[in-house]
Amino acid sequence: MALPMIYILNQEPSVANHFIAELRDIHIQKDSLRFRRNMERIGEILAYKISTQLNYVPRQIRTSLALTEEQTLTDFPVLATVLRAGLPFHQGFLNYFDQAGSAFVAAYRLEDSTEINVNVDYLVAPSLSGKVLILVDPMLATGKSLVLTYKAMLRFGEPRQVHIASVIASPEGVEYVQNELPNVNLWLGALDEKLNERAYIVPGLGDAGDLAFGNKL
Ligand SMILES: O=P(O)(O)OC[C@H]1O[C@H](OP(=O)(O)OP(=O)(O)O)[C@H](O)[C@@H]1O
Ligand SMILES: O=c1cc[nH]c(=O)[nH]1
Ligand SMILES: [Mg+2]
Repeated sequence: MALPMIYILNQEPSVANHFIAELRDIHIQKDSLRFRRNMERIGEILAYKISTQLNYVPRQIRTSLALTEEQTLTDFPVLATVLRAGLPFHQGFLNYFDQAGSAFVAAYRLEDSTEINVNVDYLVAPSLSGKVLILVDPMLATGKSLVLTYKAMLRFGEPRQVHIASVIASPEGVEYVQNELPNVNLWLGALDEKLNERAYIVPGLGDAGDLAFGNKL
């Protein structure tokens, strides 16, 4: 697969579509434990898909019967997550990339009548120099949270390869990210129809942070 690229999970039939359907369903969404677990499951599946693009080295393994060789991942990526909604999705990535370093960003959307602005308040990360960086955020709406997060993270070094993973994206957000970050690979659960006037994704699933962790005051 040539990089940079865009991959959309629900364009092929798999059990992942069942998980995405449950994430969207207003009745099943009431079960926040199931909502978080489905976010995590999509994280696990996209982590597996991204893992097909990473580098492996052969390693000799001794079983109880013989020596054998397997291709093993030595170059663990750095996983960067946008709080809060990103947490269960991040956990899914961490389940597969278990030795990855993690970065956390507190970014939230400030809504007013005309536009969405994003505040990036808190940022902690390991060195990104020469690393594969996977930015994970379940909702790619306007794309501003992810683009500002990426730009803010560059103070920790220049990654050699960057992937963005989202569960649901809007066409407007994808276009914005591709214009601002042309070398970034996109891995999506679903690419939806549009943004509404409040910059929510339609059909989308609603407010991912609230569904995972409860309504804000
Ligand atoms: O593409 P954008 O228009 O920037 O919107 C996407 C952002 O919105 C959500 O977070 P939100 O601001 O709702 O915070 P939360 O996780 O605390 O709910 C989501 O997790 C993204 O970070
Ligand atoms: O549709 C959207 C847009 C931003 N954040 C969400 O949680 N949902
Ligand atoms: Mg939210």
